[in-house]
Amino acid sequence: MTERGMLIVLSGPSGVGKGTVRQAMMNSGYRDFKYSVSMTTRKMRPGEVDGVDYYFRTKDQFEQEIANGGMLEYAQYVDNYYGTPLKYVNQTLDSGRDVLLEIEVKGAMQVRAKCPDAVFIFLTPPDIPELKHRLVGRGTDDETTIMKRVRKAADELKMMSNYDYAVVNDKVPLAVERIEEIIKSEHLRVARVMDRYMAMLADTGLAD
Ligand SMILES: Nc1ncnc2c1ncn2[C@@H]1O[C@H](COP(=O)(O)OP(=O)(O)OP(=O)(O)O)[C@@H](O)[C@H]1O
Ligand SMILES: Nc1nc2c(ncn2[C@@H]2O[C@H](COP(=O)(O)O)[C@@H](O)[C@H]2O)c(=O)[nH]1
Repeated sequence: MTERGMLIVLSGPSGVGKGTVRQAMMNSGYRDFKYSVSMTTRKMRPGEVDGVDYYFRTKDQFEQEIANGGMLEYAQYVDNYYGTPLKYVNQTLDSGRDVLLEIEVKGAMQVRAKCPDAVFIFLTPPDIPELKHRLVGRGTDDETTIMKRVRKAADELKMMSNYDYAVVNDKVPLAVERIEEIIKSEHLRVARVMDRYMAMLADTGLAD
């Protein structure tokens, strides 16, 4: 039987660098996970590709997906819906591969309730001015949207204690190293629990 993959939730305020760190992990040779492409109702930014960056959908289509039970989690974030399609996550975990979600905090807490075995990592900026600097530097949002995102970040940072790990994204390669260590050590922990469980079954004569 294939061992189920691990669900990894990477969360943190908009602009902290989740996408940048995930891309660096994929480029660093640590490709041992599949990225779950989210669904959103927000407008496509220049350079974004439907099905790669997001599944871009209308509000009606998104709400239909919710009604069909097709979302693992979803949230409204600064005037738009964002959510994780359930089918891809389940199929990929069942195939034995780890899956990484890159989502905001309300959605992460829904995953926490549904999938307590997932690993929850909060990526935090060195400070709020640096977060704003990154959002401005990214050049994807107007001033009003940036301010909405920064204000939201102040609340999101308070949720950090609900996560298993907090990682500061000061320098991308350091953040990548820290996250890879977390994932590796979580795999070792699960393997140790499984070993103990199998030994216990063997003792009772129930293992085949
Ligand atoms: N450690 C870092 N130091 C300096 N700049 C960074 C760092 N990490 C990311 N950035 C920059 O910050 C900006 C925001 O990064 P990114 O888009 O990856 O954030 P995000 O958390 O994925 O945002 P969102 O949640 O809105 O998708 C980008 O311009 C990126 O190049
Ligand atoms: N709850 C979810 N949040 C998500 C998902 N995909 C992305 N996000 C978060 O939304 C904000 C804004 O993203 P942006 O692309 O407009 O900058 C950011 O915090 C993302 O992490 C999702 O599937 N579910």
